Amino acid sequence: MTAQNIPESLPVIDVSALFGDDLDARQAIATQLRDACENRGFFYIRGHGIEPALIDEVFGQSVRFFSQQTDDKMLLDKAKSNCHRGYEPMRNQTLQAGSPPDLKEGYYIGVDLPADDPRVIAGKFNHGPNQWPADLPGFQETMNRYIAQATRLGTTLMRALALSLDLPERHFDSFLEGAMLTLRPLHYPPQPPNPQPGEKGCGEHTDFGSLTILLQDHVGGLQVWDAESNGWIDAPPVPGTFVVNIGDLIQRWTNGRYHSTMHRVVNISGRERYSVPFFLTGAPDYEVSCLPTCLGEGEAPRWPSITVAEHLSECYRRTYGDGKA
Ligand SMILES: O=C(O)CCC(=O)C(=O)O
Ligand SMILES: [Fe+2]
Repeated sequence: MTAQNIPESLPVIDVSALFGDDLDARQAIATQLRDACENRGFFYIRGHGIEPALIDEVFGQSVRFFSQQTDDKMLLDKAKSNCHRGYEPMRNQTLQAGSPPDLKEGYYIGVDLPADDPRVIAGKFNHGPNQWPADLPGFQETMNRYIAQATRLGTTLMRALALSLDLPERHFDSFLEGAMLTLRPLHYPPQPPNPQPGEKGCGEHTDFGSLTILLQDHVGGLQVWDAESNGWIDAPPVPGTFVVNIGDLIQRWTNGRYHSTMHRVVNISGRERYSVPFFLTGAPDYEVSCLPTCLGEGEAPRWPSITVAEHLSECYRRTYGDGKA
């Protein structure tokens, strides 16, 4: 795919200057981000600083992971984790209520905390150890290196978003301190020729956290809701870029000014599809309330305050039906 295939409403923003010393240049990018967030809440970024070789490694390891026998993957079954880590089998999640379960399998990685960490002992929501595969050399190291780089990128983007909202650049730093985050390699088999009605790789949904930084392979299938045309637009893969989208927490902070837009995956390519979303969820006890800079005169907050943990546990309950994690 070339840049020409990207719908105009999904801009490609070069974010390289966000890593530099020039505040004016950072502010100029923040302005582009503001436009994108007020529009569809979905955009592509280039100049993100994550090495292509590392991205190739992440995909390589991800393909190796999902190519294992089901029995081996089930040794890491997410159902055995009390902090939402490990392997989720095909059709485990239903992102779109009322539709068949998603035609995908996934693997959840979060901040790896040992059993004797005080937060784990205290039973803090979503805190605990990962379930790493035993027989995939390099898997853990690659994923951890990628998480470190994605976290740095996410932090940089959150600072730019603060600027875009006329807030001090480090306004969201306390939200990021001790943040929950998730790297979630996904595998979508080709959709069968006779799918059940409504069956998709990933049902229509909005993302739960603050920002999502999505790595997708060359296959395509991601679609974004376009309220203007009242239909779905393709967000095709573009080499060297990530798709970034706004999640529910930023929508709540901004009273809906920045959009957490519905999206889905439909893999009708006839091929296997792999993607690796990175979700920047936030510090569990952080209270997300409407930002004063986003409340116009006479306006009321559209959503009540909520902690990150309360919001995320409700999202898990809704889409996994277990209420456990
Ligand atoms: O696989 C993709 O391209 C998107 C996945 C997604 O939307 C999600 O996991 O929230
Ligand atoms: Fe999503």
